This record gives sequence, structure tokens and C-alpha cells, in this order.
Amino acid sequence: MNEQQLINIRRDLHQIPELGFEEFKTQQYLKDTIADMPQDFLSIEEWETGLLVWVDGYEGEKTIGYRTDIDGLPIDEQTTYSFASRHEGSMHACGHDFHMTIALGILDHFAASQPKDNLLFIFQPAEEGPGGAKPMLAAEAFQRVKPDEIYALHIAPEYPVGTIATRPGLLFANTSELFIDFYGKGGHAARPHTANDMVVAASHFVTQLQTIVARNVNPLDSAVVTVGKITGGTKQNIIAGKARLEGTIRTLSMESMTQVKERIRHLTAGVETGFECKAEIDWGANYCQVYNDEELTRSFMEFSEQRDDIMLVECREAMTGEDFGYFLDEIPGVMFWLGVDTPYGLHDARIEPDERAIFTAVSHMVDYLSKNQ
Ligand SMILES: CC(=O)N[C@@H](CCC[C@H](N)C(=O)O)C(=O)O
Repeated sequence: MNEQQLINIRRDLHQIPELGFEEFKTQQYLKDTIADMPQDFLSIEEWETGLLVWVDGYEGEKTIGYRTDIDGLPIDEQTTYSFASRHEGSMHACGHDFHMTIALGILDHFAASQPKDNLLFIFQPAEEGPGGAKPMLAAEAFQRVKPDEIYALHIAPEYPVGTIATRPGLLFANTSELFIDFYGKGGHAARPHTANDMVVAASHFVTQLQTIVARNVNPLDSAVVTVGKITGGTKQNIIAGKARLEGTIRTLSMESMTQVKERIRHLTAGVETGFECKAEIDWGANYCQVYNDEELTRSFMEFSEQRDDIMLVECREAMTGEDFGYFLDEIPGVMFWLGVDTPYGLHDARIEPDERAIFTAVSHMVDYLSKNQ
């Protein structure tokens, strides 16, 4: 594939973002694109809305996996693109259109030029939620072709194009979603004494949540508790009988995750008592940390450092979550950041990553995966 073809693919995919396990058009687009490649060494299997694409190696003594996520986010796009999302309310705002294009670019190379090792290209649904990696790993279809080592990347807005950033060991945090419903008693805005206001209860709770990171978690073991959404009530002059908080927890250790959840349970019980209401907690999807294999990561970093067109950064760990962590929990491998140089962060409706990063990643991974040939 030449550079223009890669850009066209990225722009096509950008227009059809779909949420987790609803990636039907995306799956069809991937299948159609792969069907245009030489087929001699390829076999393709569908898993839910994802794909597993096997490339037969000429020696085939081991199998190397390369994983991309394929889902979009529920965001109203605000870019300046002429090829903006055609799916109202959905957007590729976390770079999965880049990730897929890069995977297709690498696959296209090896479909035409048989690799020494077998390669498995994993097009995984639902990274943003509810999490496709865990069920995919457990699936018989995956276990049959399970690779011996595995790689993945994530775009990084803050680094210039040409940058690869990673580190041996912990790269991304443990995550848990957080949903809490508060149930009280609605009423007339002018008669608060006859009602039980869940906007007030939920507001107190959000303030109390801030004490967990400030006062409970060891300051040397970082954690984040973010409430990203609050809903409650129906009208300005009606007291809300119900309020809902939606958020996420991030920790660098499982011990802190257990501790944070325990504190949330206690604080919730306190609000139930203090405000005479009922609360229900749902932890949603939980992702395990992304932990890079130390030896493979050092070897990948050494390889990257030798390249004139790559600026290698040994970065700090991040509080981002990624269900690629489940693959790394079973298979040694490496995840890395790819610089795409945009002032807007991941999950920002205005993000416009620099497309030249696609060529950097394809050529780097093709060379890396060819290094033992
Ligand atoms: C790379 C990235 O942005 N990943 C997401 C993963 C979502 C995790 C889960 N749905 C949660 O919100 O806890 C992230 O938000 O870090």
C-alpha cells in the first residue's frame, strides 16, 4: 500500500465509527480491504465484530501477534475534517482509525512478502467498553492461534511524529468503571421538607470522593477517581428523587484498586445513612494494567533507538486504561505510544492526529517484524 492508499483507508474508517460490539460496517470494511491483498498466506476468521487474520510464516516456528482496537466513542465530532464522522454522535476520538490503518498497512506488506514467523493480526472490538480483549482471549478461535509474543500501539497526541514512547514493566493503569444510582424522594421545589433531594446527596458524595486520593491512597502509589457524568432530576422546580454518577477509577496497583473500591462502598453507605436514601453501585467494566514484558521491551527499544527516523522516549507510566493488558497478562509483549502531534488530547472532539505518523508506524513495525528474516 502506498501512502495515499493508507490515508484513504484512514479517512474511510474515520467516517464510520461504531461503538463496542457494534462494529459491523468496520468489520465489513476491514474484510473488503483484506480481500484485495494477496491471499496465498492468509486465513481469516471472524470473532464477534472483530477479525483474526493469520499469515503463514515460511518457517512458522513461532507466532507473533499484532493487535489493533476497532471501536469508536460516543462523541459529537468537532474537527475541521471534510471526512468527519457520518455516524451522528460517534467519533474515532481515540485513534482507533489510525490503529486499524497501521495494522492493515503492516498486514498488506506481509501478505505480499511471506514472513519467517507466523503472524496473527488481531482486530479487537470494544476497547472503549465493555472490553473485547478478555472474551476474545478466552474464545476457542483465539486460543487455537494464540501467539507467542504480541505487540500493539496507541496514538499519543503530545509527542511529535516520529516518536515512539514506551517503558519496560507497567505502562498503563488498572481501571474500573463506576456507576452509582441514588434513590430518594422527589417533590415540589418549594417544599424541600417533604422530599429527599438526590441532587444534594450526589453533590455531597462527589465532594467526599475527592478525599479518597487525597487522604486514603498512599501518595507514592497514584490513583485517580473521576466522575465524568452526573444526571438527575427532570425540571428546575422539581426536587430530584434520583441521581446517577458515572465515572472511572485508575490505580497503579490492584491493592489500591481494592482500597479505593472499599472507600467508595463506605462513603456510599455514609450518604445512605446521612441522607436517608438508597444507593446502588455498579463497577462496570474493569481492565487489568498494561504491563510490558521487560526483555522484549528492552529489545524493541534498542531496535527503535538505532533508527534514524525514530525518536525513542522512555516514558513514565500513564493512568490511561487499555484492555490490551489482558493480552499481556497471558502473552509476553509490548505496547507503545506513537507520536501524532496534535494540541487536542485523546477523547477530545477536536482531535486531528497527524497522518504522517501512520507511515512511521507501518515502516517501523514492518522492519521490526522482519528483523530475524
Ligand atoms: C486509551 C484510552 O483512552 N483508553 C480508555 C479505556 C477505557 C476504560 C474504561 N472504559 C473506563 O473508563 O474505566 C481510557 O479511558 O483510558
